[in-house]
Amino acid sequence: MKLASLPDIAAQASRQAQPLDWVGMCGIALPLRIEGQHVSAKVDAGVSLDDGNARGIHMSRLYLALEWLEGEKLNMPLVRQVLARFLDSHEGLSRRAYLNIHTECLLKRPALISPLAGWKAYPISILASVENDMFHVELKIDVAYSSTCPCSAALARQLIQQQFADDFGSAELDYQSVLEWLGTAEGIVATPHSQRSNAHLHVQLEDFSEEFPMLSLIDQAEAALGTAVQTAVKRADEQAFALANGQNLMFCEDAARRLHQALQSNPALKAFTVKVVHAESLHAHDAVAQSSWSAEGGMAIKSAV
Ligand SMILES: Nc1nc2c(ncn2[C@@H]2O[C@H](COP(=O)(O)OP(=O)(O)OP(=O)(O)O)[C@@H](O)[C@H]2O)c(=O)[nH]1
Repeated sequence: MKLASLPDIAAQASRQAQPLDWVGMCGIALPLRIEGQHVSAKVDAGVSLDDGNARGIHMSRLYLALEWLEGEKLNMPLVRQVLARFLDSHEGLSRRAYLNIHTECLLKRPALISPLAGWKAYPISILASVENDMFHVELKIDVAYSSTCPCSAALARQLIQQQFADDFGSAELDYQSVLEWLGTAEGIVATPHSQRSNAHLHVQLEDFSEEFPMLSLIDQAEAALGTAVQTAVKRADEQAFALANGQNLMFCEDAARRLHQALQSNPALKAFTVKVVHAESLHAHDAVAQSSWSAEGGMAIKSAV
C-alpha cells in the first residue's frame, strides 16, 4: 500500500488572518551547564507569528534548536545563536524570537566561624529575546537573607532597661551581679523579631556582556544585605549570626535601598528592579519594598509588586 504523505496543518492558511505576539512551548525540560554545574532547567521557546495568514509555527524547529544548549556552557553568545536559529527556521513567519530559561544555581557557602560549608539554591531565570538584530536579555535571581526589625530591637532594649532599673535601681552596682543578670532570660526580658526574607533581583544586562553575571550579582546582593541565610551551622556560627543580625537591623525599606545602591554601581547592568519581601514574624502578612533604576533614565524594568 502506498503511504500518503503526512498532513501538515501548520502549513495551511489561517481562517482568521491575525498575527500573534508569542507562539511556542513552555516548560521544556533541558540539562544545562551554568557556573560549572550541570543543572536541570525548564525552558520556554517562542517566536512571534507575524504572518497572520499562516496557521501555525513549526514547534519542532524551535525544540530542535534547543539541542545547542545541551551540556554547553551557557553564555550570551550561545543564547543569541539559539535565538537566531529560531528566526532562521521561521523565515517569512516571525520577526521576534524568545528564549526563557528557568533553573536553580547551587552555590557552596562557608559557615561564619567553623570550617563547615553547605549548599544554597538560588532560583534563576534568563529572559532573552531578539528583534531586528536587537538582543535583549534580563536576569532574575532570588536571594534569601535574614532581617531583624530595628523597631522591635529598640522596643526590646527599652524593656531590658526597665528591667535593669527594677532589679538594680535601688542597689549599689556590683560587677559580678550585673554580669550574671546579663546572662539570664529574666534580665534580657525581650528579644527583637527576625524573619527570613527574600530579595528578588530583576536586571537587564548590557548586551556587550558575554557571560551571565549570576555569581557576582548574588555576591553583591548578599554583601549589601549583610546577613545571608546560612547553610551548615554549629553554635559558634549561630552566635556569629546573632551578632551579625544585631549589627544589621533593617526595615524592608533599608534592604531595598541598600540593594539599589549596590546594583547601581554594577557596570554590567542597564536597568533593574529590586523587590524585597520580609516574611514578617510579627504579622501574618509580608512587608515589601521595591525600587527601580535605568541607566538611560527612562522606564526601568516593570515588575509588579
Ligand atoms: N503549530 C502548532 N503545532 C503544534 C501544536 N500542538 C502540537 N503541535 C505539533 O507540533 C508538531 C511539530 O510541528 P512542525 O515543526 O510544523 O513539524 P513538521 O512539519 O514535521 O516539521 P517541519 O517539516 O520542519 O515543518 C506537529 O506534529 C504539530 O501538530 C500547536 O498548538 N501549534
